[in-house]
Amino acid sequence: MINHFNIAANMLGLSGSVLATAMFLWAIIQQYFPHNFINKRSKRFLTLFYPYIQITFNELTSERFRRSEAYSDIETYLRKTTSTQAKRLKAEVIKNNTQSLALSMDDHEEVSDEFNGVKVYWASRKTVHDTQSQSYEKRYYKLTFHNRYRQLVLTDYLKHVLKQGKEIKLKNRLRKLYTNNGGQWTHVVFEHPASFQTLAMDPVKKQEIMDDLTTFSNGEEFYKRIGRAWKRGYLLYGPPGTGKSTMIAAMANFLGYDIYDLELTAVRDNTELKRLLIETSSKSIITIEDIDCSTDLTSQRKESKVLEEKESGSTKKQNKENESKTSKVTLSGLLNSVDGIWSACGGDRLIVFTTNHVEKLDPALIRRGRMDKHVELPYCGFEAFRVLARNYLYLETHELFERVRGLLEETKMTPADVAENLMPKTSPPDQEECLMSLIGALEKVKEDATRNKAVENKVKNGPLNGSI
Ligand SMILES: Nc1ncnc2c1ncn2[C@@H]1O[C@H](COP(=O)(O)OP(=O)(O)OP(=O)(O)O)[C@@H](O)[C@H]1O
Ligand SMILES: [Mg+2]
Repeated sequence: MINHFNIAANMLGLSGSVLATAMFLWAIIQQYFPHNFINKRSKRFLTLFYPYIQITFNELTSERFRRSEAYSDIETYLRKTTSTQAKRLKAEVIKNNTQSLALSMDDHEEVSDEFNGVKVYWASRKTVHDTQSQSYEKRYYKLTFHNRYRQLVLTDYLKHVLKQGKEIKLKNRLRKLYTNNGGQWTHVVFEHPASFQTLAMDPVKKQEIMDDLTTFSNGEEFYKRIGRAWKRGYLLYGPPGTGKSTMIAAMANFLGYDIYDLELTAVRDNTELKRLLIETSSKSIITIEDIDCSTDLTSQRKESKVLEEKESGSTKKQNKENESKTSKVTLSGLLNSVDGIWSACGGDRLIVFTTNHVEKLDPALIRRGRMDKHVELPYCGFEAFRVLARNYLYLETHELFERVRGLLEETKMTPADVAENLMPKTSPPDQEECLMSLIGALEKVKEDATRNKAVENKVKNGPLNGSI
């Protein structure tokens, strides 16, 4: 419990009893001297004997029904201190992605905090108010600090508390995955387990992306200073099954952002697109997947369609292209809308496009400034394989690794296929069996590729040979 009387006595270098005597004398002076004389000096006297300032933060706003945001920011900020200092705590389960327990100060508890070497005190208080019709409780936090630090506390410290509280709340909140449906956003809870740690790709490239994301998310001041909107565009490209969608989920988990998965084929026209984008909230990733088949955005659209049929036979992507015929979104509409969120919305937003055919996208769509960072997700290389081996088989190294390395260099297999072949069939995993299964699959891919090449050459040379 903070004893202000003792604090004041200590500050003045007096014992409690000396201070008590002084206060008694002051009470006598108050009795016998004229009122205005006392008023003038009482302030000085009080500051001398009790040099503390107090600020109250009520739980409810003046409308009495709404919870004050500052109160809840302070509550969140104080959780860490509370859990180590307070003797009586209140616990509640917060439904965030980890379902953790949130601890806060119980009524009439007190804790201290330190900022730039200055000590301040926080107390949680409750009063009960009775009116004719009802009785209600009023809760508030009381901040106490020395008058000497008034400037520091009122500006820097309080700013720090509210900012930190907000940031912690954002990190812990239940995150959402939004999809557009009939011109509206609908959401479900976003619970994808992907992380950068489990993402199979070259570690140097991975670290570079993580650093870029961290710089971006901490860059509010920087973006303000250089006069740019706090936004960043990512283009992820590579063959199907190389981890583009997985990387978006990992980015959202890494930054603690929501995801807006924008299905362009379900957007009626450019106006609807613009509205949907403007409705997105800050701290979010807006994704447009398979941008090359989403809508009529490429001049070589027809060629792309034929190629798609030939290469992957992916019916999902085919359907997407067919559906896009009903959408009237145009390339210029998309460019305008992307530029619109760049300028019309405050707060940080990432926009991520994914494609299997980067060469077919209009350069205007992916130019730097719209898509600032282009990331290629290639077929599985040895470093990506090592991440998968670690995740799936708890293996750092193995004598079969060299064989795998050689085969990966000669073949094209996606991380999705490598992962599938490494999937343990027993528990605990038989590491050698899994590696042999992968080697078998890689050898088969290599054989198929050689055979296909031979057939291709035959077809290419066939008519010529025949004519000779
Ligand atoms: N780089 C990777 N690291 C870890 N897992 C991966 C990786 N790439 C693919 N996978 C696994 O393969 C599955 C498919 O990956 P994902 O959906 O991310 O591919 P994609 O590149 O988005 O494919 P598409 O172009 O068809 O959309 C995922 O469930 C994931 O588990
Ligand atoms: Mg994908």
